[in-house]
Amino acid sequence: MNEYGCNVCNEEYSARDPLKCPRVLTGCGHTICHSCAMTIAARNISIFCPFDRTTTQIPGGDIKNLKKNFALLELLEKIYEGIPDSEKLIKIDKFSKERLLNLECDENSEHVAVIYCTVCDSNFCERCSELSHSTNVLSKHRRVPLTEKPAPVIHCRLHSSYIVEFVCKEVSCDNESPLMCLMCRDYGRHKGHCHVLIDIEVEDLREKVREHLGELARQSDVVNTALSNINNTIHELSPGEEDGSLEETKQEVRNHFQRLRAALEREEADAVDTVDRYARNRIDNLLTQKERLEAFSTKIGSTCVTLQQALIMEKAKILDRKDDLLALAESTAAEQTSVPDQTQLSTRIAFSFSNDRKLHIGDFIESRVVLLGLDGAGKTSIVRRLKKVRIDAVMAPHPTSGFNIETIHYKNYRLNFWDVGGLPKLRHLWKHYYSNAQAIFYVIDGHAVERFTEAIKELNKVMSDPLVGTCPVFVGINRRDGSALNGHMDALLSQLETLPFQHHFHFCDAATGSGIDQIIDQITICLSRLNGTCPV
Ligand SMILES: Nc1nc2c(ncn2[C@@H]2O[C@H](COP(=O)(O)OP(=O)(O)OP(=O)(O)O)[C@@H](O)[C@H]2O)c(=O)[nH]1
Ligand SMILES: [Mg+2]
Repeated sequence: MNEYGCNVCNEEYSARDPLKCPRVLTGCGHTICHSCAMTIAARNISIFCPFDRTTTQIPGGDIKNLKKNFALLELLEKIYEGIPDSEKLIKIDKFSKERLLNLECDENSEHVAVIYCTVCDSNFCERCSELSHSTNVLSKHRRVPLTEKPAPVIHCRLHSSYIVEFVCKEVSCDNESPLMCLMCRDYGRHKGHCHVLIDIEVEDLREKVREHLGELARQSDVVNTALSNINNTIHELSPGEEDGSLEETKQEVRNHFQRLRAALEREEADAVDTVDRYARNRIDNLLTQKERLEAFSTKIGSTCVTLQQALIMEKAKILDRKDDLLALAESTAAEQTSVPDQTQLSTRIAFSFSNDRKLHIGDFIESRVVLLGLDGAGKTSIVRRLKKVRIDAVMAPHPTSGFNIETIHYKNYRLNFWDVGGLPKLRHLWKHYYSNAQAIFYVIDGHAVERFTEAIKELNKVMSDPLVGTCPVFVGINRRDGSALNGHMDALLSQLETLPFQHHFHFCDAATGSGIDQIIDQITICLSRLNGTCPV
């Protein structure tokens, strides 16, 4: 085994020959030469150590990135310094050309052959050449560098005592082999054929092969660069690579959420602070009110005491103080006191959030809901039901001639219901009502089977109007009071489904009130989602 050689190919390490540079397998610490590392690397990604099978990742997919064994290189350098100048060239370059041939040693196929034995007719690496020719007799074999191996002589197959010297170039020649000797040329099957010297032909061919090799080497460079780039990209995108682009991106994403969380925490603190300030203001107001009421209470108390004392005064005295007493009683009674009502003392703090996640405390959120639908569909009846007015099913129809507004409070919403008349002559006015609406509540009379088509047509007109925009549309099928018209209802529902706009439909009954609260609930939920507010 070579003292300073690679334990795989047995060739000496070199600080000057890049292929013999000692590379450290960082997974286990063993050292092998650069060219062996290239040979045994698995797809340029990793190397299994030939001594202990430990895996070493190839950084960036390039063997050049494997650490050099600098201790060994320094040692080699010192040895090299100690070699006489005359031997240095030999030491460095002795068989570099032969190595380029990359032929196997006939003794050990893992070694690269550099020497040819003219007697054994075999190729050897330096070490195997020495070992196999160590006896007295064999050491006399003539051995030459592989590049000086004598070219083999080819004998003509037809005239075995003649050697092949020419190659036939006759286009129409149909002989089995283009190789010809003197006999073939002058007397044989190639007689009169155009021909060239075999060496010229071979050199021509070699030149072409060299050109191809050059082209392939350029292609190989391109492919290797591409492979190296792919490996770098894979490396960057692989999980766990601290400096990889995947980790960088993940970190940026984490930072983004970190910032969001920090912003959210600040907003939360602001919102909680707003609630605190609101409560403090209310307490301050109540304290002022309390102070005023306490002063008034004291005044009432002292007036009462004075008046009670007057009751037991002697007649002359009470008459004497008549004016004072009455004036005191009247002035105390006349004092204006505002006593807080129940809503002012409510401890419930209504709040909502706007789109920018800001907290708003106090007032109800005002929203306009426009009720539309054919005349007699039950709009006014629904609004009356919302206002908790009893609906008499046999009440004579009373068409709305313009519109009515009714307000109800639901959760943190003040909903203004615009009940618009549905008579045909009024329908062209609908757009003036829904243009500023936050929601549209379209009522269909569930019993008016003969008017379903008309109702859907009007609904379609409303929903196609650009003024409606993103305003949510709720369809209430009214009069679901038990006498269901199932067949017709299915037809109505399928007509509703064919509408090319998004809407929400529900069943309700103005006479019994069923389903109406649910629709109002859905409207406020939908408004909250659109406003970015939260129903309390
Ligand atoms: N049985 C029953 N009758 C209802 C119901 N809803 C409405 N009605 C009756 O239907 C008739 C018309 O109802 P309205 O509420 O006035 O209809 P409208 O949609 O306001 O009609 P216009 O104002 O003309 O657009 C009235 O006689 C109501 O009593 C219901 O759910 N059940
Ligand atoms: Mg009406």
